[in-house]
Order: sequence, then structure tokens, then C-alpha cells
Amino acid sequence: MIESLLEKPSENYCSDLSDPVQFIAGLAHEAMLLEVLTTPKPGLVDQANSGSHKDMNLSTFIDSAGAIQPWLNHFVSAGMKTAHAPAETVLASIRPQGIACEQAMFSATNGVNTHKGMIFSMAIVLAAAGRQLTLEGKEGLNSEKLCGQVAAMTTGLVERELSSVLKPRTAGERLFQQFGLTGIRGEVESGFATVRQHALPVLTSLLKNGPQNIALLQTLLHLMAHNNDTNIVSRGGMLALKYTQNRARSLLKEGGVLTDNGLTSLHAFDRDMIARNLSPGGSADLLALTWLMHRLETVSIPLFEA
Ligand SMILES: CC(C)(COP(=O)(O)OP(=O)(O)OC[C@H]1O[C@@H](n2cnc3c(N)ncnc32)[C@H](O[C@H]2O[C@H](COP(=O)(O)OP(=O)(O)OP(=O)(O)O)[C@@H](O)[C@H]2O)[C@@H]1O)[C@@H](O)C(=O)NCCC(=O)NCCS
Ligand SMILES: Nc1ncnc2[nH]cnc12
Repeated sequence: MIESLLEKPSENYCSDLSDPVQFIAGLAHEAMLLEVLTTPKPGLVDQANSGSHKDMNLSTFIDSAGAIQPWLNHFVSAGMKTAHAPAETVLASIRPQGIACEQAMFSATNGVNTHKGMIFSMAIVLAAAGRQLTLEGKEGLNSEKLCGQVAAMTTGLVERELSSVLKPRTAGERLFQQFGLTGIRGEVESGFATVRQHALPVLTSLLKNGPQNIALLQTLLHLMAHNNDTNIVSRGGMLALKYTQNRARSLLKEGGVLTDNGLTSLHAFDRDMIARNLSPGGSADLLALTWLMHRLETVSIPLFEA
């Protein structure tokens, strides 16, 4: 069943077609599985290898996504329940569930961080989707409107959680102080600008008449070319980020995976990222989010009455 996602997402994959909460949460779960199944992804876990990771593999990610899945419903419901509350109050209201979801992930992975950043992003997007659906109906799930809601919900996040931190505790806080990188917090506060500007137009256009795996791989290259991924910097510093972005850009200049030699070049990129022990985990997360936003824009949500 899971491998069948690679060919074409089944409309029925998303559990309960009659319940918009379960349906939307099912799309997020589908996005997380599809991301890890997409192959070959440079430095990342996929069906070919575990990338630059000794502590996790494909089944770790599938188990992790399974542990996270029940919580995805909560995030959508929380967005619906607080639809008429001020946007900036929602993140604090879903954070306890996000932390509990993170614990469920760690239990399923024996303490390995597979999806910590993904949980943060997905929780925010799904709560935003719940709010938009309640306030504006299906029209509210258009990516610009959805990302506008995300930005409204997270306004001031970088100032509150990065600029004002004196002693850094997390990788993100340390990298902000060292290099001014805002990581996932900057991405959500911008309303997923990297996804909107560099990824979603590519995915939507390539899915019109091309193979799904190729569309996802080309989209990942665009993300790696532009995303300031703190995972890369925490392992290899700013030079590693420049190497990753420049390598992705030069691949895209030659046509990326759309050319006859494209997949061979991508496998070579994968080998080089593994040799350098680099993993663009943040770009992998944004790939899943790009897929989710594409699905929310294009799929019909059955039986939903605004
Ligand atoms: C809110 C937090 C998640 C913030 O965490 P942190 O302070 O560390 O902030 P960031 O450095 O910004 O990154 C956190 C994770 O977000 C992903 N990420 C990084 N850069 C970007 C970006 N530019 N755009 C989007 N996403 C980004 C990335 O997550 C993915 O990679 C992780 C797996 O890779 P790996 O290399 O294995 O990571 P490690 O195990 O950490 O390194 P190694 O030891 O292996 O070398 C995985 O998480 C992916 O999702 C970043 O890692 C968090 O601090 C927080 O506050 N949590 C509290 C609870 C909470 O708020 N939960 C959500 C409730 S709504
Ligand atoms: N496929 C993947 N490999 C490594 N880290 C990731 N973070 C999210 N998806 C990932």
C-alpha cells in the first residue's frame, strides 16, 4: 500500500473521506510517507540508502510517521476550534500537543530525531488549514491564503524565540547567534516563502504531465538550491551550505533530473553528500510541506460545508 503512493496518491489513501479533519490529516501523513519514499534524495533517507545517517533508515521514518499520524487530527481540530481567536494565540495553544507528538515520535524511534522539525511545520500548517477551512471554506486552502494564515499565527516568532535568547540551547538558537540563520522559525514566520517562491510552482507544473517521483526530486533540488537549511550548517558550517546550494543550482542549470543523465547526476550528488556527512533534513521537510500544499489546493474535500 505504502509503495503504491509512489505511482499515484490514491484518493482513498486518506482515511475517512467524510470527515474533513481526518481527510486533511491523512494528506499530511501521505506527504510525510511520500517524502521519505522519493528516491534518490542527496544525503537523505530514501529507498536506496540511509543517506548521511547511521541512526535511522526507511522503516524508522515510516514508524515515526505512523506514531505522529494520530496527532495530526488534533492540530486540524485545534485550528477549527480556535478559528475565531486571534491568530497569534494559536501556536501557544497547540504547542503542548506538539511536544506530546514529539515524545510519541521519540518513543517510536528509540530517541532518534526523525521528524522534530516536520512536527513543528506540520502542526502549524494543519492548524492554519483548520482555521482557513472554518473561516473561508475550501477556498481558504489556497496556498497564498493558507501561508498568509501561517504567517499571521507566527508573527514575532523569530524575535521571541531567537533574537531574545541569551544562552542558546538548541541547534537553531546557536546557529542564529553564530550566523543569523532563522531556520524553521524564519520559514514559518515568512509564511513558507521558500516553498511558495521556489518549490510549489515547480511541483504543480511538473505534476501536470510528468512522473510524480521526478517532479518531487526536481522540487527537492530547487529547495536545496535556496533553503538555508540549519541541518546542513550544524554538520558542516556555512561552507557546507554554500557547497550544497551551489551543487543543486549547477545541477538545475543542466536541467536537473529532467535530462537523460539527470538521475545519474543525482546519485553522484547523493554519494558526495554522504561522503561529506551532510543531510538537508530541513529541505526534506519543506518537500513534504510542498506536496501537502499542492494537495490541499487541488484535491476536493468531500462533504465539507463551510
Ligand atoms: C521549534 C523547534 C523544532 C526548533 O528547533 P531548533 O531550535 O533546532 O530550530 P532549527 O535549527 O530551525 O531546526 C529545527 C528543525 O527544523 C528543520 N529545519 C531546519 N532548517 C530548516 C529550514 N530552513 N526550513 C525548514 N525546516 C528546517 C530540521 O528538521 C529536520 O531535520 C531533522 C533530522 O535531521 P538530522 O540531521 O538527523 O537532525 P539531528 O538529529 O538534529 O542532527 P544529527 O545529530 O543527526 O546531526 C528533523 O528534525 C527534521 O524534521 C531541523 O532539525 C524545536 O526546538 C522546539 O521548540 N520544539 C519544542 C516543541 C514544539 O514546539 N513542537 C512543535 C509544536 S507546534
Ligand atoms: N528523508 C529524510 N532523511 C533525513 N532526514 C529527514 N528529515 C525529514 N525527512 C528526512
